[in-house]
Amino acid sequence: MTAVERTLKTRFGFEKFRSRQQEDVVRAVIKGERDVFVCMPTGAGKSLCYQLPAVLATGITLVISPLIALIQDQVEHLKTLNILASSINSKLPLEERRQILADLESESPRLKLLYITPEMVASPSFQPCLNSICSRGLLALLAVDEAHCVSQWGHDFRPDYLKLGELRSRLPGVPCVALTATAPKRVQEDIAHALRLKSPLTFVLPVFRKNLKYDVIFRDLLPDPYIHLHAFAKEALGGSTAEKGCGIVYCRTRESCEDVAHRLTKLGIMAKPYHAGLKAGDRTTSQADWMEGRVAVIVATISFGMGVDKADVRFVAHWNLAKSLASYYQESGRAGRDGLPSFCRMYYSPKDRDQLNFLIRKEVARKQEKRGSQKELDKAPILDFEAMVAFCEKEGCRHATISQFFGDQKPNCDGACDFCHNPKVVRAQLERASALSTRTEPARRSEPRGPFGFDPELYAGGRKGYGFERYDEEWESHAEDDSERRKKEFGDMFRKQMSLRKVSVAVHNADCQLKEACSQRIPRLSIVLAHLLVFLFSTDTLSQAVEIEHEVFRACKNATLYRAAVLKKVSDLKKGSGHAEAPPVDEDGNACSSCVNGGESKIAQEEAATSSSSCIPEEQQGFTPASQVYSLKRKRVGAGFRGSSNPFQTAAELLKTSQHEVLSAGLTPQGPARKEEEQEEKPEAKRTSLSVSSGSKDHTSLDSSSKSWGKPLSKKEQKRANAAKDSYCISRYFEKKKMESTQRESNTVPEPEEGGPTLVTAPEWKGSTIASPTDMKAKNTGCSKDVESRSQNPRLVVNPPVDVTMYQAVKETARIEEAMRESESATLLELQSFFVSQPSGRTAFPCVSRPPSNCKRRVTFDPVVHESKVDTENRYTKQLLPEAVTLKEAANIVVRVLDPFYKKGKFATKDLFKSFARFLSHLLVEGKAKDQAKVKTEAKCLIKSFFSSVQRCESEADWEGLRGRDQ
Ligand SMILES: Nc1ncnc2c1ncn2[C@@H]1O[C@H](COP(=O)(O)OP(=O)(O)OP(=O)(O)O)[C@@H](O)[C@H]1O
Ligand SMILES: [Zn+2]
Repeated sequence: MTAVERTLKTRFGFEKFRSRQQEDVVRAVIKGERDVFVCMPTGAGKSLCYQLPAVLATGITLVISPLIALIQDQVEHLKTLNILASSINSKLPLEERRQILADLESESPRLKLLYITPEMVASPSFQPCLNSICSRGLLALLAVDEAHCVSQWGHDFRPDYLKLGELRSRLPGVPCVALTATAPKRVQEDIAHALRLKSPLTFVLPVFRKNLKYDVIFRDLLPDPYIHLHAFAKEALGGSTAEKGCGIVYCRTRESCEDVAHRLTKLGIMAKPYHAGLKAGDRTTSQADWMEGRVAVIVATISFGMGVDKADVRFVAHWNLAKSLASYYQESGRAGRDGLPSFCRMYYSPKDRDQLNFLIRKEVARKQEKRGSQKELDKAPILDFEAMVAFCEKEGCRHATISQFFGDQKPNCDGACDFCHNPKVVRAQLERASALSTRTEPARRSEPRGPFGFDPELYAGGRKGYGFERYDEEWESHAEDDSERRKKEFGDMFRKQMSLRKVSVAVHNADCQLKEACSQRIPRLSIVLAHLLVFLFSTDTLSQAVEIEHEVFRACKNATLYRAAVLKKVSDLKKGSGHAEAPPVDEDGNACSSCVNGGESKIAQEEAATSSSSCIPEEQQGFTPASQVYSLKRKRVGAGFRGSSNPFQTAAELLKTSQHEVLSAGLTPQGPARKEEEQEEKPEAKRTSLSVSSGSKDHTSLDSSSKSWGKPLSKKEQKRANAAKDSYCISRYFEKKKMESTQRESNTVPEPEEGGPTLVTAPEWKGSTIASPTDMKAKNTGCSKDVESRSQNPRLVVNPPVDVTMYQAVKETARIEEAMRESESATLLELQSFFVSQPSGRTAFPCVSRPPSNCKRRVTFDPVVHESKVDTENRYTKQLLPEAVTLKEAANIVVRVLDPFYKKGKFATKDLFKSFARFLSHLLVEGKAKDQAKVKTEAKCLIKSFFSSVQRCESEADWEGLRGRDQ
């Protein structure tokens, strides 16, 4: 018995080599005369090809592997075999790291295999260790696992793999073995080139695995897909009587993992979910239960399976489409590693296809943007995905499709796929699916050839490309945590935009009559309400109005309270007097500048944000108006974008939608002409309009009109409509007050004719709501005179009666404030778009409506309002007072925010993580009382800034710098 055979048996426990090729590779590597390239199918036993030589070699074998999870599994496995293997990675506890480095520094290290990621190889911290090993001639072999990651044509391209070329040039005498399961010619060439393999010995085995039975089921054709899956799993596992082996179901999202696992269990097959959203403990339990046979089926995202080496996986079902054929080959290849018959099923749905198609193209575009537009577009992921689609939608042998994709000869399937088993069944299914897609997607019919839009021409070049990262945790995070990234992007962008809009003293207009107009204590947006308040008073009482406003301003600590108090103030005025006053308007119906002027400086800040007002300091120009800011809220792919490739909606577009909804209710922004048009076009709209003018409630009319357009609104649309409606209602509340006052004061006001044509004032959505500072100034003089003259000539503008209570208005304010606190929520932008900007990008607050230019009003002042006191203790503000967080609550928040960092290995030990969390919690509750939202924001901010300077937290000293920080 040779040393190789002995080692195979005694150290690895195998009686013989799995195949002739495996033995050949092992011997070639041991010889070490030439570099070796290995391309063998999944489960062929590639690991042994470098592990066995490593055990026999004098010195250390450095193994490059793409993922820490994969490395950990390998190291664990080798440890159980009593083979000294370790890894240096960011997740390694500090003590263990020290021990490994000490061993490597010793004269004759005991370590046989050292696993590292390509990133670690290139990291400066690893260089001294690497240099030390190399200079002492201790490096026996370099093994590059998953070598296709080096190729841009590989489906798992990892740029850091390219750094291995440089590593190789530093190791001239050290042989290299590169291994992969998926490398057609082009990828093979890339590997040889990038890893500087010198005339390597090449071992390439066909990808065909005859024990795997492939089939594709169109999910949408099934009456109950879960029952179908259950029946499949049951059969694959050997039926109810003799259950054997286990299975994997791959899903694309965490939710579907949970859902499918639950359904299967309910139907009688124990199944557990496994995904990144589970607590580490739950995930480990799921995996252990499955590995040890306590649970038959694991329902997982693609992160599961890396390094999972279970021989008796009897089936792998894909509940959702894989992102590439190469990925699919590898994922499905986890079945039947023991060589026994096993099943690989794809539950295909064109919906999945469209979603994935969208995501992949977005990802390609993102990467392309990073790389620079001059570089050739990386089509590989798209082509690889299209190959996956072709696999599902094309008639033909599934094994042949896979083999051809990898550049192999057509294999002898011999009935190991649904098509070869019974082509008629496959054809019939395609026809039914085609008919279904024709019925449900008429818009698609014209473009695609073949069923479901599959164009066979597209896949001619499919063999070149491989798509996306298979193992990459990044992919997992793209697929599952994309929303997180988007949230972050949105948060950054939002903060940037908001800070650009912050007003410096330079913006302050000397004409502003509001006291402390430049104060930043209450965010700029709130000032709109001050404007409203002032707006309600006539010029005669401006000074009192300013006083009242200032009192409110001083009494309120934050925007929420301020808004509520202002609204309450108006409410009190209403109660006290029964009337509020309409603002004076000039000849053109513009609000009198004297009145508006009170808010001018603060309002100018609004203007600065949304118009090219001359008083905007240069450094404040160049921000994006909210109307043009893209809503980064992730849209449901394919939903609402028919015929449009742009997945984003600007706030302006968003507003347009809402506007449309308002329009659909007959509340025409453009006034009567437009309204009549609408009425002619839509009888329903006419009804609605009449009902509005005859006094029906706004809510009802809006809702009913939405429905009357035939298409029921989606939840989201409904939400937007409500937001628009609410804003609109507040506006109309004030309009109503003004009108009532006008009616009361002047008996010349005619009643609107019942059911007859009614002149309706509606918020001016597109026009300027607030005059530019220059305009205002120009109109400032002679305002009272205008008022006087207008009162002689009151041309009535009738507002439809509105039933909106102040309480609703305050509630709405609170709701908006709540949304604002959740600044990461994209909903905020939508709300923001209502409150900051209009489609035209002009300053606006939809509540502040301005009558059309042809209207004139009589303005009066009710003295009762003087007697109203500012009541900061009112019931609304009381309700809105934030409660200070307790230490325990703060700790909960901190742990939630910090946990992802811990999971990413940003703490050397769990204890460090805990004490940092403790430290932060104390820090955050110190000083003045804060509510939960504030604590969360501060926690995020602190943690972010901490990790921007600390790569990995190694000791308590790392956060010493945070101690004196002012919170
Ligand atoms: N000579 C052998 N005899 C029996 N079993 C073997 C032999 N060599 C390897 N195996 C087993 O085959 C299984 C697959 O091996 P390995 O994980 O190395 O496959 P692989 O080719 O790396 O697959 P993948 O590409 O999917 O990672 C393992 O369970 C391993 O223990
Ligand atoms: Zn076949």
